[in-house]
Amino acid sequence: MDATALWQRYQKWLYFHEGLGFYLDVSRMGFDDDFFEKLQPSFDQAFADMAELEKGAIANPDEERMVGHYWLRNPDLAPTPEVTQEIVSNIEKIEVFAEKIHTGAIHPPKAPRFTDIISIGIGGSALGPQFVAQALVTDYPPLAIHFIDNSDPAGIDRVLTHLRNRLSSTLVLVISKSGGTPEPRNAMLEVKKAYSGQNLDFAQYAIAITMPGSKLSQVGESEGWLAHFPMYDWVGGRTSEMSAVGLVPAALQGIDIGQMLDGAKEMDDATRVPDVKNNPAALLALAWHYAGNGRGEKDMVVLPYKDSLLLFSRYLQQLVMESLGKEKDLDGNIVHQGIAVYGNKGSTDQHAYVQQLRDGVANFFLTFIEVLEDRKGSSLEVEPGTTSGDYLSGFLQGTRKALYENQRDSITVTIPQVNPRTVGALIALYERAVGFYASLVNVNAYHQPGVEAGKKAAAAILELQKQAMSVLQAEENPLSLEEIASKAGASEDIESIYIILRHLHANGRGVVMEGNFAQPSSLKFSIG
Ligand SMILES: O=P(O)(O)OC[C@H]1O[C@H](O)[C@H](O)[C@@H](O)[C@@H]1O
Repeated sequence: MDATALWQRYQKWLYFHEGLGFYLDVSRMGFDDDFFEKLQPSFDQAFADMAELEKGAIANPDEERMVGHYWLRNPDLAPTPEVTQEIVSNIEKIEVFAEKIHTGAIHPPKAPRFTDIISIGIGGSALGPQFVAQALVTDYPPLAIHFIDNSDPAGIDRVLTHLRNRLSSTLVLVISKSGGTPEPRNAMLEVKKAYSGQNLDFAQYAIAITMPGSKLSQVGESEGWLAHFPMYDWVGGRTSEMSAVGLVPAALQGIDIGQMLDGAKEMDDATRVPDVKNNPAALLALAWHYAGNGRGEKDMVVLPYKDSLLLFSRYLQQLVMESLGKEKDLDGNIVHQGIAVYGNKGSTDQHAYVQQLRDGVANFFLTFIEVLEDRKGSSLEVEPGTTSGDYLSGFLQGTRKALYENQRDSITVTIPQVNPRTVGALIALYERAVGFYASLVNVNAYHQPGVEAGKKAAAAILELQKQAMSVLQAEENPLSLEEIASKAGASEDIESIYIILRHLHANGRGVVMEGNFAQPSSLKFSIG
């Protein structure tokens, strides 16, 4: 396409939202009008599905759940007045609580103010809060946040060591929708021990964010924790940033949650328009469908040219891949759907893997995220008439152009600045785009059956560890792996038993391992 035709195409497809100052450019995705026409009936269905979902239909059929994240920023949409009221009063409760923490009206037993937050949670109970903290926290927030999002003892130690002199003024958020996920449970117990180690009463620092009645909620209630904020059954973990999961940590850090909700609501309004060309989420879904033939054949590389948006691709990884990565479609056919997402930031990544994107295997499409405002205040001219921000902007355009010349497609999302409204809008945009795309390819975007398999297998391994240890404890003499497996009645699990015992040995857990380490079958194990 020559320059004039490309400029025409750019203008034909450019979407602009005045209220948000938001632009979307899909002109560098190679679809034509025929493709657009062909998908129109599927989009009509997607718009209809979305309207039903917003009205409270059971949009997650396997789990028999409503899907209500859109109500969080527009409570009047909720299907009953009770739900509307619950959403409104919980937002108020969060704002009042954050205010009391900031003023010191609620303070730790031995200090006038809380200074820090440890936020414990994983998946949807961590990625949104991490992204939002990185994007929006100011230089001197009222409370500094630290995340524990794993069951990694060394990772937990790192956070606790860093905070050892401020633990007495550190709030602990324990976030888990289900309240039964092992990683946050383990981290909570480890953190609790650190508090006891300093003679601090953990309950006076701990806040539970979970579904009422969950295991976590029961622990919090019985121990009399400082506060509880409910998570709703009808909000999925990966779309929970605008529920207490995201709003509590954001409000505590002094981030304007009202603005975040407003930005999301405004984007929701824009993405409710049943007209693909005038609906930015539908345009994204169209572009994704084109890029990967509706089969996820191309990966989505997300490159925000702004450091504060670094974690957006990681946030989107869960939103997109857990929602779309499905074995079966809604009719039960095996489809193995999904779209892989990765990326960090530009221009940094231009000095890492963009070489492959330009010249190597063409198995991706790019999403550039451009932020118009370089910084607050004026900029140094690093060369006459040129600032660092001009360079960043030039790098984005240059990469977009160089990729296009090599038939690598890209989308460009442009926002005026990174602020609570635009971040709320970005989250809402992608939530809706994922919902539309799921309708186009006929998958349930709101369940995650595959995750269960790994969880069950892990539970079985921990059970096997107990069996193997009781076999060893009952024996005087060293045993081979074969003997341990057979005595445990688990001969088929010999490899797992080996890995379990090697791990226990490496951690000084009382397991002696002797023999040729390069030949597991030669090893003898005993309790030392
Ligand atoms: O918030 P939780 O219930 O602890 O769940 C945390 C995460 O766990 C699971 O693995 C799910 O697949 C995720 O969707 C969820 O966000």
